[in-house]
Amino acid sequence: MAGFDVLKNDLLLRTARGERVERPPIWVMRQAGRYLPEYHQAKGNNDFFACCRSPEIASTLTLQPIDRYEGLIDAAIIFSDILVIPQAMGMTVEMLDKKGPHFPNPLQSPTDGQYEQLMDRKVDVAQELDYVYQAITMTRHKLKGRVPLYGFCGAPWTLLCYMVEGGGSKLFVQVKTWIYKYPSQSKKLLQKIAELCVEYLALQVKAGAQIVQVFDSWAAELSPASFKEFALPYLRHISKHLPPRLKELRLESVPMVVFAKGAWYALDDLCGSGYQVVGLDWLQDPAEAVRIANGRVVLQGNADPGVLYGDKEAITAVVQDLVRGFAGGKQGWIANLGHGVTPFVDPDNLKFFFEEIRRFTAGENRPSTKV
Ligand SMILES: Cc1c2[nH]c(c1CCC(=O)O)Cc1[nH]c(c(CCC(=O)O)c1C)Cc1[nH]c(c(CCC(=O)O)c1C)Cc1[nH]c(c(C)c1CCC(=O)O)C2
Repeated sequence: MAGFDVLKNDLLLRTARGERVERPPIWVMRQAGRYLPEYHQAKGNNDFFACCRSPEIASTLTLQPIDRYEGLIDAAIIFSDILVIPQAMGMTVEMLDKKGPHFPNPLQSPTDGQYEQLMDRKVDVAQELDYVYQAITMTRHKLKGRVPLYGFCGAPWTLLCYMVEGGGSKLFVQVKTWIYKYPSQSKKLLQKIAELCVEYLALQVKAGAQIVQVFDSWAAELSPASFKEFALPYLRHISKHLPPRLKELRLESVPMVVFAKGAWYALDDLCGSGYQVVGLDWLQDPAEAVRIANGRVVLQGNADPGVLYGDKEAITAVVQDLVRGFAGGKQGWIANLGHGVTPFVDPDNLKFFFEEIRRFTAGENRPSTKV
């Protein structure tokens, strides 16, 4: 990509490609966010989605953890949200203080006009989400090659959940009604979302994203059989169609990461789903995951984010366990939490987490398995 500084720390990209590396790279999901005092300062009174839409603010927020933990983390992730796709599809999404995302008009039933309208509408992902690409390009310039930049999107199943539930949910009454009462209409919509995800990720790469992650945050709501029917095919659609789309755009391929939270039951399938990296949440035992993956993919994860509420002894113990579980870092491993950093975490505890990963993976603990 013309005009960007040469990447000085390519450890994470080499790891994601399955190469031998000197130590496992580290970053954490939601590393830019509410636990950081500088996040609140830069966000000010701006609405959450207004921050996403401002390339200046979004790039500033993206860089905050990189500056704060300079030299300790090996990747940035663009500040945005998975719900920008439903917005691009014409749905209104608000971020309510302390409550999370809210759709004032969620999809009701495939038998009403709203579904037809949504399915018929042609979505111009290039135009609708131009602000994300601008934020990515600006962030790449500001990063000056310090670390690579992740782009991301929500997975079709998780986005469907939000679009019909209208926000977070406990019982998932609406989305379960959709998939079990109207499976074919649900699948048509999932397919449409998957196609938008491909184009959206391709344009993020064009703008400067160097690795991409697909978040299937509600995978735990599905049974193994329903995951195979309503989530996996659409995750596969993305991993199958993104590389040729990049080729068409004359862009180099980038590593793809899938993070299906709670889908420990589907790890074997995920390892064969066309992604080079599989993210793990903390319900998964690392050693067991390494055994199942059997060198097919690089693994990313998976400390319980809750340990950051604990003291240093607790963090050290979790890191030691983690490093041991991932065979001392000898397998392809990207160190991370098992989900995003949560509010009220002391930023110094996260720093200590990073330092401990470094300490226990220094020296001869080198990932040595070629994937
Ligand atoms: C499910 C999901 C969403 N958004 C996202 C997911 C997938 C990851 C996951 O499973 O957590 C993805 C996301 N959201 C955000 C990022 C930024 C990049 C990063 O990881 O640092 C990423 C990668 C910023 C954010 N997205 C959100 C915030 C907090 C906004 C604020 O109150 O200031 C941030 C920094 C808001 C958000 N956005 C979403 C929810 C449920 C919430 C409310 C919960 C919460 O506040 O933690 C939807």
